Amino acid sequence: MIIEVKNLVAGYGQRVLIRNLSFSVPAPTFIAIIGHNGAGKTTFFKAFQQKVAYEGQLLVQGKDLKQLADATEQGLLSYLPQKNTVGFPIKVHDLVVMGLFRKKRFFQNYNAADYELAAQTLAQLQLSHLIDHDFTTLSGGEQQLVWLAQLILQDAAINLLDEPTQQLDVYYKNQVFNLLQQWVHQQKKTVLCITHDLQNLPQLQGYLLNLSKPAPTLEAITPESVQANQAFLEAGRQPVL
Ligand SMILES: Nc1ncnc2c1ncn2[C@@H]1O[C@H](COP(=O)(O)OP(=O)(O)OP(=O)(O)O)[C@@H](O)[C@H]1O
Repeated sequence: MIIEVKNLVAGYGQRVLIRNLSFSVPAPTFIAIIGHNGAGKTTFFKAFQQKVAYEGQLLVQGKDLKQLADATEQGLLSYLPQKNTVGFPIKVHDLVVMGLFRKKRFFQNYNAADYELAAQTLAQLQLSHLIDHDFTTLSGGEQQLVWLAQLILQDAAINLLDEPTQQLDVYYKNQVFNLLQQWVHQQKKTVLCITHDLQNLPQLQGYLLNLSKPAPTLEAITPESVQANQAFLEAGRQPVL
């Protein structure tokens, strides 16, 4: 199994956001994690990173994450946060190449082959024109795409993406969802993607996990299931306890 979520309960103090969630992912796939603001989507990702206390079990490739201190270093997990900032000037290619950190020892420099890989990934995202730019001067959407390029270079088996298309224009939203699909099918990656962009989902293959539902389960993505979940979310949210 790539991922097993067993009776997961997570939240903050008295406030339980995830109640008894269980599902298994046997093969590489794309999972869109949807739900109202505050439903617990990011909290679910925090559990994978051991950043929130939880009951139950989270296993990746058969290993219990509570017993695995270095899932990122082992290339099992990568995480793209909703907001990620850099407080100093840095060239785009210098930031992207850092995605290869697992291949490097401390203070070992990145070489020409590493920079070539970074350039190829930026080209894949149609960002070659920004390669020498100072990252801090880019637009929000451009920055989001650069972080995605860095994450692609990490080459992890399971990738947790928190609203990767949030700031993107309609063209790039499509491009990124298509790229994530290719990544699953060609590179055998598993992608868990928090998103509010339900309009982009019907053409994708994979699953939906609607954390606003009382008992969320994996639902195959079809135009009908996306529409039903959209209607569910539009109908309003349960009162917060
Ligand atoms: N450290 C914390 N302590 C207490 N409450 C928290 C903490 N972090 C988040 N919360 C609360 O938990 C709820 C769920 O937060 P979470 O970030 O998981 O929501 P989300 O589904 O990702 O929402 P969005 O779609 O707005 O990003 C929110 O109401 C939030 O205020």
